[in-house]
Amino acid sequence: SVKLEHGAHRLGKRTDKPMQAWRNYGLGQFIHWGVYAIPGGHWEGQYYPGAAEWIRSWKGMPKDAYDNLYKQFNPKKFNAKAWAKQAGDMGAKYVIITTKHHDGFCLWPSKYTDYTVANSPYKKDIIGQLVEAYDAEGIDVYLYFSIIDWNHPGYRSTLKSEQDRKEYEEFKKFTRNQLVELLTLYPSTKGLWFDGSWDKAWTEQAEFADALGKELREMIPGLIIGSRFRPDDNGNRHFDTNGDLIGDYEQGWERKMPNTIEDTNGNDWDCVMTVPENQWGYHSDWKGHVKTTNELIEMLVKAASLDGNFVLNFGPDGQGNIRSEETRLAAEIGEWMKENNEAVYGCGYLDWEKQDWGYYTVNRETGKKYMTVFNIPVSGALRVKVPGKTKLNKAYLLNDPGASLELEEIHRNEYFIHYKPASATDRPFVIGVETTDAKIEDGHYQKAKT
Ligand SMILES: Cc1ccc([C@@H]2N[C@@H](C)[C@@H](O)[C@H]2O)cc1
Repeated sequence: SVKLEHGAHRLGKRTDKPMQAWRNYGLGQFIHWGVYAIPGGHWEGQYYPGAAEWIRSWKGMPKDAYDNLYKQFNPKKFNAKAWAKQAGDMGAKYVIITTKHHDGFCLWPSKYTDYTVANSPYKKDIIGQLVEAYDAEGIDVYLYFSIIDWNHPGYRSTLKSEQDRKEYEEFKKFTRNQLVELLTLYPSTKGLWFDGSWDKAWTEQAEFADALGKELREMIPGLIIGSRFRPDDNGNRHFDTNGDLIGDYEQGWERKMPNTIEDTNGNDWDCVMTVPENQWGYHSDWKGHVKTTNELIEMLVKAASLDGNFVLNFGPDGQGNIRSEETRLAAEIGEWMKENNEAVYGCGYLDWEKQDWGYYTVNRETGKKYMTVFNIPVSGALRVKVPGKTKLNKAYLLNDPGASLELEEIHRNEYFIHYKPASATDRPFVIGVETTDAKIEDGHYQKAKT
């Protein structure tokens, strides 16, 4: 490997308490909210086909018209406690909130720019209200921060001239000041979720970004920062020149998921996911496929089965309402989580051969194993292949632990669990399984001599 000053500073998974808590979240909520929620994907009767929070970049949206929208920002329906309660009822254990998206509008009263909620008709600190409400709900708060800031005069995507470099130095100071300001104002923050760090200008700032990361981590012990924040000596983000993860977990799974444990490179990771195909901010007219409750529950369980967290995005509208589609999803996911969260919270990858009926998860503390079934085989026979000397002793419905399901040993290490729901079920269900591991090497269990 090559010598790097600003590559990965730590190899392997963090094992400290804050990171163990992060690893065990299972389900998170993303909130994308800002002045882009006012146009909601339309301008002067034109439909913007892109992601609503990117409407400023659209040729159909005059820049000065967008940049004056904040003068209308007055979300009278905003109720931080209601949002936090809804997220708690859904079963979210953490929330990632946009403090500032690429447009540069700050949902907190930053003293480093006038382009903030303090100078809107709404005036009040939105981030402060959300941090307080989610903390009170017992949901850990993470702050999304976009390095890209189209509003700041010193922002550049590339550095082409000495003037660019001079102005970018101001931008770097501004960026550092805002991040220190956020952690000072909201010290209960557990981590920062960076975005908009792909610009070449930023990926040339290895030394600055490394120092900034160290400064921020010193402000809040245990602070969690993913792989999207800083470049290494050669401009590589996520993985440094030696292929080592830069940051505490991999942030490469945006609107997509790994399919195997190998895809995760053995790293912690989160998947951030939109309800429509590609809308983070509020778009009043969702087109195309809108994910169903069952699709989202499958993604959630699949993430846990591969040692990741699943973060579902909500895009409140310009008045501060959570739209009806998201409210319904939150309620239905919450209903399922109330009954089945034991198979998700604190659970991760079990190295049993994946089967078509769904996903295995195992609780990291208790070792309890779960099968979440999404595809009931017409045979009603759920195949289970166990490794090594493992013996399957019992299978039971999570919501009926007293009644054992019928087990058939097909041959060594392979079983059928014979089960078909009596009535048609329209939701996945969880089967708990109990095993004994007759492992010769650990000496506790000796295979009977025959
Ligand atoms: C090409 C592209 C740029 C930025 C994004 C931002 N990352 C997501 C988490 C949203 O914030 C989206 O605006 C998505 C795609």
